[in-house]
Amino acid sequence: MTASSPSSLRVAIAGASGRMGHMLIEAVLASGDCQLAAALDQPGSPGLGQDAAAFLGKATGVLIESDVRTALAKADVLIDFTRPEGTLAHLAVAAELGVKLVIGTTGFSDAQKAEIAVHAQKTAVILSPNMSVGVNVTFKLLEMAAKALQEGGYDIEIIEAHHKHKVDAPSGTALKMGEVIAEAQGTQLADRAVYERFGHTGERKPDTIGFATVRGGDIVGDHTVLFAGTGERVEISHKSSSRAGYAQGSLRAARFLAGKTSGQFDMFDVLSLR
Ligand SMILES: NC(=O)C1=CN([C@@H]2O[C@H](COP(=O)(O)OP(=O)(O)OC[C@H]3O[C@@H](n4cnc5c(N)ncnc54)[C@H](OP(=O)(O)O)[C@@H]3O)[C@@H](O)[C@H]2O)C=CC1
Ligand SMILES: O=C(O)C1=N[C@H](C(=O)O)C[C@H](O)C1
Repeated sequence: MTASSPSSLRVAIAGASGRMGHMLIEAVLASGDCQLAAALDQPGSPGLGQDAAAFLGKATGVLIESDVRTALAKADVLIDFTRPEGTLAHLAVAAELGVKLVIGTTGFSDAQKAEIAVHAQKTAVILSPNMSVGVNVTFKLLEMAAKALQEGGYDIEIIEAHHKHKVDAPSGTALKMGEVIAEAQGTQLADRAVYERFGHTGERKPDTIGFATVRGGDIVGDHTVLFAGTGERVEISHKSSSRAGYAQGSLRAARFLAGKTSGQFDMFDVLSLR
């Protein structure tokens, strides 16, 4: 929906020319209850000045712009799938203007996550490394498996695969899986994570959580958690074959935020999975 109606949610999209930016613009236009209010790309981006839906062969009248303040003044909520430094710059302005933020960006440091929490005291924020319903249900399955398999010497390995353009590793989803498992077992991921193995590593240390990263081609996003015991293995997998689920989840998150003024939430809140 592009024309305003009194009840439609005014959604701005950051990273409008990106892989997720395109999916999100398409989803907003098809939604029926949201309107595309603004589209942002960073200064110097080749898409600036073009219609935000030009990639669909459509004209919405919403041109891609780089001025964050002007764009956010037109919106109720910003959906941001960019890079950590971009998201934080957008969030600082959003918090000032009272615009809500759905953050899909991954790769934040602990210090950057703390910055998000501070801004969430002024505006409502959803931060989730994976907006798909299936992945969030997988987090719950992992919580149960991690508790049930805590005794008995099950070694835990998290394997993820993504397209060749992805810039952060392990994926935000894989890290969240590690956190969910560690917390379900009453521990901290930082004390158990092994991110690299090379050369004479020695035997696997018990209680560690290993990560393996694959990058190639156009893989949208695969995650498998392996609980390797003696005489048996349990594997819990999720595979995305399209980015549409991330976009639909983001719109659900944006609708959830419409009723909030401040605070930090995640997809467990949106999907009532807590
Ligand atoms: N939570 C979830 O469900 C999902 C999360 N993601 C995450 O979303 C992010 C984006 O993924 P994807 O769409 O594939 O990436 P792309 O590289 O395709 O798109 C990124 C977009 O952000 C823009 N951008 C880059 N740096 C900045 C900056 N500093 N300030 C403002 N804009 C910037 C890019 O502009 P330019 O082209 O000019 O560089 C581009 O438009 C990643 O962190 C990814 O891990 C992805 C899918 C699902
Ligand atoms: O960069 C991607 O593509 C994805 N990133 C997210 C992550 O890092 O977990 C979510 C999804 O796996 C796709």
